[in-house]
Amino acid sequence: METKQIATLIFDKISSEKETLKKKYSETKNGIGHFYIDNVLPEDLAMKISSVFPSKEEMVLKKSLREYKYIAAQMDQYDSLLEKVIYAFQDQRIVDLIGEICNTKSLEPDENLYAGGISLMAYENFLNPHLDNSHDKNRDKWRVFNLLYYVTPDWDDDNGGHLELWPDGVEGEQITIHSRFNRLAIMATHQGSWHSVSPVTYQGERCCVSNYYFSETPLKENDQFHVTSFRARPGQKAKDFILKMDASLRMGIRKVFKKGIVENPHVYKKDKE
Ligand SMILES: O=C(O)CCC(=O)C(=O)O
Ligand SMILES: [Fe+2]
Repeated sequence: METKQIATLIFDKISSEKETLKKKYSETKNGIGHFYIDNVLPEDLAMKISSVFPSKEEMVLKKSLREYKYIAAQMDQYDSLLEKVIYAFQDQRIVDLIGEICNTKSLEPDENLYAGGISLMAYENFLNPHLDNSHDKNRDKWRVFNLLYYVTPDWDDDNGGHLELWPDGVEGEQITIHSRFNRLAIMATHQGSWHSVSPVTYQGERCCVSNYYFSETPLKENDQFHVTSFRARPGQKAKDFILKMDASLRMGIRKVFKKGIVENPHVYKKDKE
């Protein structure tokens, strides 16, 4: 199946729930606007996507106090179905539809997969509460939406590895979006969109296809440039102290060197010379 056909399936599914999703987004948008759609693709196609996911050994390990997970963006190294699915979510019809649901104009997908692509989280992997980098690779557009499509069959609610939103910060109440099979979660990203993935407590692999949408304008009036900033989970005081220092140091560097001092390797390089 080709990218366009996959996109048509996704588009039709989201369209069929448009009115409900608009309502969900507007009810949540004062905190972290979000909604999710189940059974996004026909089950056999979603199963196929899961079956062609690379093993964690073929992906890039990210392991620090901030996170412990596997990612990949260099999509020509993997089964071509994965690349097609990623880019299906970038189809203009879908981008416009999400814009309509969220009442946000001029959304743009990210062809370079800056921080997008695929991810895999295995036993004991985690992603601590964080704010995503506010901008794109060249720091000229604002990151405004995350699209996270989960494809592990039978991923049980008891397995951990769920998306968590913290609209009142990590000291506040948390909203859990379970990363169930064939579910697409969409969340707004802005100055207050703290989110995390709970530790995986099961000997299995939680697989996700991710896309980020950008815009010329930020979602919230008071949004300011920020680097990806991490916190610890509630109760982990020492770790929290280190992560706060880490974010402010990196933010300090970015005030002097606009694009950072090392290039973020997490992009899809299409012209390999
Ligand atoms: O995997 C997820 O559900 C969230 C991923 C995420 O927040 C990120 O990669 O920045
Ligand atoms: Fe994130």
